[in-house]
Parts: sequence; C-alpha cells; structure tokens
Amino acid sequence: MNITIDTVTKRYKTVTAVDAISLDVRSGQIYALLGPNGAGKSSLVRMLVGLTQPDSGRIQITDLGGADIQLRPQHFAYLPEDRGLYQDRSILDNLSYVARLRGLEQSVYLPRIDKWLAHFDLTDRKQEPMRQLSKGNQQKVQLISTLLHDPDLVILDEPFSGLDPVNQEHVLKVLSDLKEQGKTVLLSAHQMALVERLADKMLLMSHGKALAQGSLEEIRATLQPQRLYRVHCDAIAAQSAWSDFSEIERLHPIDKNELELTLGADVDASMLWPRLAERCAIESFALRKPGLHELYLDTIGRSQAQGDAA
Ligand SMILES: Nc1ncnc2c1ncn2[C@@H]1O[C@H](COP(=O)(O)OP(=O)(O)OP(=O)(O)O)[C@@H](O)[C@H]1O
Repeated sequence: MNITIDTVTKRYKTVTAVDAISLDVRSGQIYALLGPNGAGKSSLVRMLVGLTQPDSGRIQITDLGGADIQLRPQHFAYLPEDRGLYQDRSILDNLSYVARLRGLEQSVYLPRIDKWLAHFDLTDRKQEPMRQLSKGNQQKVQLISTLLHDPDLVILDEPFSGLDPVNQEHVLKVLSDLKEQGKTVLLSAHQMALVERLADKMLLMSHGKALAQGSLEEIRATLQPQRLYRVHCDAIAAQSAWSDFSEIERLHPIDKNELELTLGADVDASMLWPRLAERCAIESFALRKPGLHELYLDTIGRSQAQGDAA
C-alpha cells in the first residue's frame, strides 16, 4: 500500500495543527513523523486513518497497481496515542477479543497471540489482568493487539514510549520485519537514535509546518548544508592564523589541540586545506556528520526560539 498526502491542512478553533503538509510513503518503507509536543503529528495520523477530515488537501491510499483504496479496518493497524484495553480482563482475553473483532478465527489468532507473547516475553503472564502490568508491558500488549490481523499498512503513534531499551529493541526488530515483508509503516516518535536506525524517510514538523523531509542525508542537506570538520592542530594558533579566511563560517575550539570548523556549503575543502596548513600546521582533519538527534535539537531549538521571539 502507498500513501500520498498532498498539501493537507487541519485547523482546530484557534490553531493550525497541520499546515500544508505533503508526503509519500511507499510499500516496504518506514516513514517517521518527528517534532516536538504539539507539532501536529497525531493530527496528521488521525486524518490518515479517517478519524478526522482535512480542511484542505488530499490523502490518497493506493495499492501496488496504483488503484485507489478505501481504507477499511482490516487493511491497517493503528496504535493510537491514547491506548485502550480492558484493565480488568487478562492479556489473553483482551487480545482474543481484539482478534475476534478483526474477524479472525480462533485457530488463526491463538497461535499468533502465542507467538507475539513469546516475542515480548509475556507468555507466563497471559492470564494476568492488564491492570497488574507495568506501563511498558501494557504498551507491548497494545502493540500486539494492533498487529494481530497482519495488516499491510501499520500506523503507530509513539510505539516506543514507555518501553525500556531492551523492549525498544524488540519493537525495532518487529518494525524492521514488517518492512522486510513489504508492509508500509508510518510512525511518530521522539527517540531520534531509534528513528535514525529504522526510518527510510522522515518528516520533521514544528507548529504544523514541515521543516525538512526525506532520507537522513536529505534532512541533513536541508538543515545543515554547511560542512563540519574536526581538525587536530594548535587550536589557539589556528584561531588567529585563520581569522581572515572567508570560507570559514565558524571556528569553534574544542580543546587546545582540536577545533571544529564550519565551512560554507559551496567551499571546495580540498583547495582550502593546503592554504590553511601554510598558516598553521594541521595534524589531521575529518568530516563530521551530525546525527538526527543533534540536527533535531539544533533545528527545533532554533524554531522554538523564533516562535518565542515572535
Ligand atoms: N481536538 C483538538 N482540538 C483542538 N486543538 C487540538 C486538538 N487536537 C490537537 N490540537 C492542537 O493541535 C496542535 C497539534 O497537536 P497534536 O496532538 O497533533 O501534536 P503532536 O505532534 O502529536 O504532539 P505530541 O508529541 O505531544 O503527541 C496542538 O496545538 C494541539 O493543542
């Protein structure tokens, strides 16, 4: 299944929660929605699953042949932000109930429940009522309930929230497996290190607007077009020796033997190094690519500062 979201806007009374957002997710891809609290991720997801309607723009779901699909519950899984399972009923009762709602036969759903409970290390607890489980274990049961009917499109609002690192890895593996099976996965998350490992494409939103989107490389090129180098040299001497090079946007000493140089996006570094070395000896240098976490903090920090100033 493929998702095309075309210039979609959603307004609530006083706020534009989603502001002209477009994105494409193809079968076999994992797409991550990123952004601070209130950025508009859940609002976008709710429109996608048909819980609310866009004020303008278009959402199109198509099959592999390109034909439009009317999204029905059997086609997709949706893990909402507000989880809901019966607290007084056991894990097994809850999962069986959801499976029957999805139209599965007992002979199909019981082995699937067993497989998932084993995967998440919950087999011994399946008769326990939900209320006895920790938040993380409840989250695991909720995720299992979402995936039981083996849908082609999987939409997950914050699937990693409340999970410890080991269980985050389990969920990461489940999502990678879904991708391998050719499913379409769209998720929102705040765990940048996990998203960086998992997502093929991502959308970074703030105040409903897209700040950057695409692969990690594309996000990096949008948010950080300058190149950052770590340079080993006499940092104090270099600071004065290189002060009149217009190619250097920023020179930031790390310690007395290391500094970070920010070069403009169009600077040919190979021509620049010999000229710099003439003024101050360079022991070594290496290109540094900021990770998603750093890009996110820089960008969202700036966006929030601008919002505060406005
Ligand atoms: N039903 C609603 N009525 C009015 N305003 C709403 C409604 N739902 C969301 N909003 C507002 O829309 C904006 C986007 O909220 P949304 O829940 O989509 O953000 P989010 O990115 O999912 O945040 P979080 O990471 O906290 O879940 C926020 O300003 C929020 O207060």
